[in-house]
Amino acid sequence: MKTIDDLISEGVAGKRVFVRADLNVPLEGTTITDDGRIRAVAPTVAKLAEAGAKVIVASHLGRPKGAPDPAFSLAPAAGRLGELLGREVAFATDTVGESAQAVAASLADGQVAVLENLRFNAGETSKDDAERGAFADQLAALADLYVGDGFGAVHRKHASVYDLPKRLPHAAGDLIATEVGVLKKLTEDVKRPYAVVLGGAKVSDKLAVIDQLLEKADRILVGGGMAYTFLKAKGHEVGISLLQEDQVPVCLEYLARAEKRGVEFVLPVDVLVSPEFPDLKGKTPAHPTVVASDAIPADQEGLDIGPKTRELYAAKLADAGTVFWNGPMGVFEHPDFADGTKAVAQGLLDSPAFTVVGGGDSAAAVRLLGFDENAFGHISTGGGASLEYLEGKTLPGLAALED
Ligand SMILES: Nc1ncnc2c1ncn2[C@@H]1O[C@H](COP(=O)(O)OP(=O)(O)O)[C@@H](O)[C@H]1O
Ligand SMILES: O=C(OP(=O)(O)O)[C@H](O)COP(=O)(O)O
Repeated sequence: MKTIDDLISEGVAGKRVFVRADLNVPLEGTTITDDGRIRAVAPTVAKLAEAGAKVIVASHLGRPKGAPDPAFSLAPAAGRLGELLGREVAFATDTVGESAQAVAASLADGQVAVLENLRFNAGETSKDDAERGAFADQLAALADLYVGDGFGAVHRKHASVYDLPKRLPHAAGDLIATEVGVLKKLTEDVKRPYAVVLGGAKVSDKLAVIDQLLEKADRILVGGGMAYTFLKAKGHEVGISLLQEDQVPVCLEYLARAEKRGVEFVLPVDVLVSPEFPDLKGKTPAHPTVVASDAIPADQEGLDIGPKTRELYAAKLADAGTVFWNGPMGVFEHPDFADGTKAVAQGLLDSPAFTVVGGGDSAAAVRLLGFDENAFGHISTGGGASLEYLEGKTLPGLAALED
């Protein structure tokens, strides 16, 4: 893979460089609650700007439905990037329209602009090659060179990640280079027992990853929204908890395969439940109840792992050689459901294992819950991306940079 240093030595001054970043940060309204992903890519942007490039930064945020939606605007992220760089950052109020074209045309050497959310355009995530390609053509018209540095999105076959680098001379940014360097080590030289902790809310994406992890890990601990499809597969009632009903047979097959292969597959023994999803804005107390994981009432939602599970998971991490963790154990954004995530973070710190935490929300959780991010082996900006990398899959966004 070509690096940005290669690109800079070939000359970027006066050139418009499109940087595909992952600025998908957690927001409360327009307030960024954790700016880790912006901090992670800022050095790449600064390096290019200092070399005289006209830098056009683009990203997705959340999962809008292919049309503009102010709740998913990148304007707050653009503002924060400007603060971190200590320079003015222009903002285009669209992605490939009049505003983007005007901003791209008016940039002076060394200036930086951020485009509006790529996913406001249906072409970005389309499964249709022609529709994605047409959007990539419009993006390509804005720039001369492409730098891929949105590690959190390299597992997506999206226009800005996969199709655009095929249309412009390209290189990998410093964040992608660092992330791949650490994760590569984890695939080549893994100290055992190798424990993987999975949680979070992107259940269908992450269930698929278990297929390969069953061949690689010694222990798989499941919490967060993921756990309930497994509990259902074991024949338990899960009330109104997050459930991927169509994946129940897949979970059953995973449980059977884990047993056959001698992989320890650990599920919550107790959970915190509440009759409704908590108020994440006002943080009104939710007064959760602890119930055994085989006794979730029909009208309740599982929102965190319970105290016995916290102890169990900490014990399973205590003698691990390597731990990869993606996905919070509960709705950590509310203090009543943060203890499971805290216990796993503490379990990682207390373990002698090499620890990697991956994922936008997992990394944010570690910082927001007051842990020192430097105490972990590596905090990755990508959850799904690192999981798929560890699976040994070809990631579209990396393959496109290698071409
Ligand atoms: N039991 C649960 N029910 C619903 N949502 C959950 C549950 N446990 C965790 N979550 C939510 O999962 C989200 C993070 O999931 P995900 O995006 O998959 O993680 P990451 O960004 O680290 O890859 C958090 O916002 C958290 O509130
Ligand atoms: O947050 C992200 O992934 P992650 O939750 O797996 O870390 C990335 O920004 C990718 O977002 P997506 O899962 O909506 O494609």
